[in-house]
Amino acid sequence: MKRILIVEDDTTYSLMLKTWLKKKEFEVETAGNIKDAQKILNNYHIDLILSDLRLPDHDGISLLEWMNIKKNPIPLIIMTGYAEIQTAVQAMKLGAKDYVSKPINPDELLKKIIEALKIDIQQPLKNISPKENKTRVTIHQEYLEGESDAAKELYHYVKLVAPTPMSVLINGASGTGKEYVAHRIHQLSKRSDKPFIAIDCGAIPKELAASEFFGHIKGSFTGAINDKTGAFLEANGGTLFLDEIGNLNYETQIQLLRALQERRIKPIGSNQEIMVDIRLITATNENLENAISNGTFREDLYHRINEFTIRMPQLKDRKEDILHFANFFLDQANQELDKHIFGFDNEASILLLQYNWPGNLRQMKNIVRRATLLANNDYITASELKQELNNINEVQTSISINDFSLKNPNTERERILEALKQTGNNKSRAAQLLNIDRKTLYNKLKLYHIE
Ligand SMILES: Nc1ncnc2c1ncn2[C@@H]1O[C@H](COP(=O)(O)OP(=O)(O)OP(=O)(O)O)[C@@H](O)[C@H]1O
Repeated sequence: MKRILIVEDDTTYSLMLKTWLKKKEFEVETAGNIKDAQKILNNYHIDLILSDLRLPDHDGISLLEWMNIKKNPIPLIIMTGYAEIQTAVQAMKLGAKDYVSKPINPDELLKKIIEALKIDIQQPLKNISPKENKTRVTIHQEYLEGESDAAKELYHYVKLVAPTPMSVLINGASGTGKEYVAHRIHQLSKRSDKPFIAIDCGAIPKELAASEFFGHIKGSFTGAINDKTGAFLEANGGTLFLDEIGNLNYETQIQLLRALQERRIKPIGSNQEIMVDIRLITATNENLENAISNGTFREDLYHRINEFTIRMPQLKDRKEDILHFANFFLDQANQELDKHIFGFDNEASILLLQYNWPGNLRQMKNIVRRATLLANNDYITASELKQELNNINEVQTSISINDFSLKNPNTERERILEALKQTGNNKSRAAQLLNIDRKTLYNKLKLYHIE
């Protein structure tokens, strides 16, 4: 069992955190000041420290310095008020593993704890040097689900259908993550240890489609200079993902339907039929029912591929996920570009939340990547984003960015409602946007009778 030391002078808060961590099966020690923390560190084996920044005798940074001198580099996560983030950044330069801003979001904290402990197991932090430890935790997490209602519904369906043999049709606008979801279904299926083969039907020339799917024998047509294994055989035992299925020509649709019904294929130029066992997932951003009415898509194939439909939400309809995805893509860009940007400042966060993302996740990933490259300081600011969001008119500026904080009592209620709307009712983030702490926000919600 891992043992965590909480260094926090607010005893109620410390107790609350302790109870919560114990429920998560950690052993917990607590100290109300740096002196007591040092005593505990001298007497116990501690795996991780969660420390407040401001403490009665010294600050969390002095604990880091003390540990560095003692060459006892235990991972330390700073807990800090939003206004103190710059100091938290300084703490990270001195070797803090990460920081969380108060009010603490339990899911975020747990994730950071797990990451900090995992990193420590893999590579003990010996000879810690401030420079090496400058970035925040950058474990490469490939996949983010999100927390919005739309995301919850999406992954509810994904988890429901994944273990079944059903064919799934994923329907959604460009860049919403259809291929990612297809891959996720494969990962969660009984075929996860078998291949996942993705084919973009929109990119295959009409005359080569059959060969792409079923393969060919050398010399079977001009240009067939070698034997080719088709996608069906490559995916045998696993999952075949056909993207942009609506782009297949009619003839290939017939061949595809036959292969799916008979579960066998014949490579071009071969007489031999081969049994195949694939799970089919398809995706489209078209309305295939319209294509059926227009006579460009076969209805029988449609029913065969559409045993279960998943509809991808647009990014603008996943407000609570926007900042999560932005930070996720920032982590990826930091790794790729060897930058050390910590996050988005307040104005930039508001811009991200207000933009309507016509190109969905793909667009956000590209924009965050470029903004990461442009950023000169610790945070991406609105100015870097504005350079990238060239169709900035799409930002619905119902409230101008500078007006967000609660300066004017006459408009406070309106601002709070807007902040809650922008953050999908996430109170911690709304409080951050309004530049107040969560407790103050709760008081104001009561005051203005906001449910
Ligand atoms: N859940 C996710 N977690 C992390 N990154 C994601 C996720 N979903 C999508 N992405 C990122 O967004 C980009 C677009 O995703 P994807 O290619 O799956 O979209 P798509 O809907 O298939 O797009 P298109 O219709 O244009 O083919 C990917 O490059 C991927 O990096």
